[in-house]
Amino acid sequence: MALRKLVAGNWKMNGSIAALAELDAIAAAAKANGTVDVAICPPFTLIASAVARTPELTIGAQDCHAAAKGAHTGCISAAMLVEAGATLAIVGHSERRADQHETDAEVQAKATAAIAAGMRAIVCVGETEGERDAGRAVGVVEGQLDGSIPRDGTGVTLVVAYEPVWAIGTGRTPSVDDVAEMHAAIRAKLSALLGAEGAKVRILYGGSVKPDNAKELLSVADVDGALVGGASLTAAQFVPIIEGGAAAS
Ligand SMILES: O=C(CO)COP(=O)(O)O
Repeated sequence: MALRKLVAGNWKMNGSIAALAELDAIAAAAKANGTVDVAICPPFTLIASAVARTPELTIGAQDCHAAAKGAHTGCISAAMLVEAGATLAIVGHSERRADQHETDAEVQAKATAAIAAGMRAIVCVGETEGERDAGRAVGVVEGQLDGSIPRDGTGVTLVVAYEPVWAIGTGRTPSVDDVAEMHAAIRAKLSALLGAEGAKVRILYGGSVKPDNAKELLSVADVDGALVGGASLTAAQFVPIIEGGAAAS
C-alpha cells in the first residue's frame, strides 16, 4: 500500500523570526505539490510566529514533555505546543537520545503525550556507525521500536523516522539497498507491534537528504517521506526535495 508521502523539515537549533521568510516559498511549493504533505519543525520559540506567517503549512515541534504540566523547568508540554499551533511533534531524535540521554521509555511516553494532545508523533530511530559495522543495525532499530512505539495510537497519528546516526549532517547516506532492507524491517516490526495499524504508519528516511538524492531515496519501497535537517533551512534547498517527493509519489 503506497502511503501519501510526508516531507518534514527539522530546523534543530537554527532559525530566527527573519528566517521565517523562507516559509513563504516552502508553503507555495507545498501547495504546488499537492500529492505530498509538507511540514516544518522550527524551534519552540518560532512555532506561533511560523503558524501566523503561513497558516496553510503544517508546523511541528522538535520535542515535548511526557507530562501534562508541572514542575519541569524549561520543558514544554504537548498541550502548550497545540496551543501554539503545532500539529505534530518529533520525539526521540538521536541528538536528544545522545545529548539529553532520553531512553526508549521516555520517548514512548512523549509520543503517547503528543498523540493524546491531538498531534501526530514522529518517533525517531536509527543505529550508530559502530552498530552498523557490527551487523547490528536492524536489531538495534527493532529494539528501539519495541521500546519507543506507543501501542495505543492509530497508524495515522504515528510516523517513524529512520535516521542512521552516521548519516546525519555528514553528507553520507546508506545505499538504496540498505534503506530498502531497513524500511522493510521497520514495516514488519510495526505490523508485529500494531497489527493492521502498522501498515498505515509512514516511515520517513532522514540523514543527509539533499536536492540531488531526494527523489532516489523517496522512491525506495516503504520510504513514505523524508525528515530533512540542514537542507530544510532554506527554500532553495527544501523546495527541490518537496518536488523530489512529488516525483516519487
Ligand atoms: O537529523 C536529521 C533530521 O532530523 C537529518 O539532518 P541532516 O539532513 O542535516 O543530515
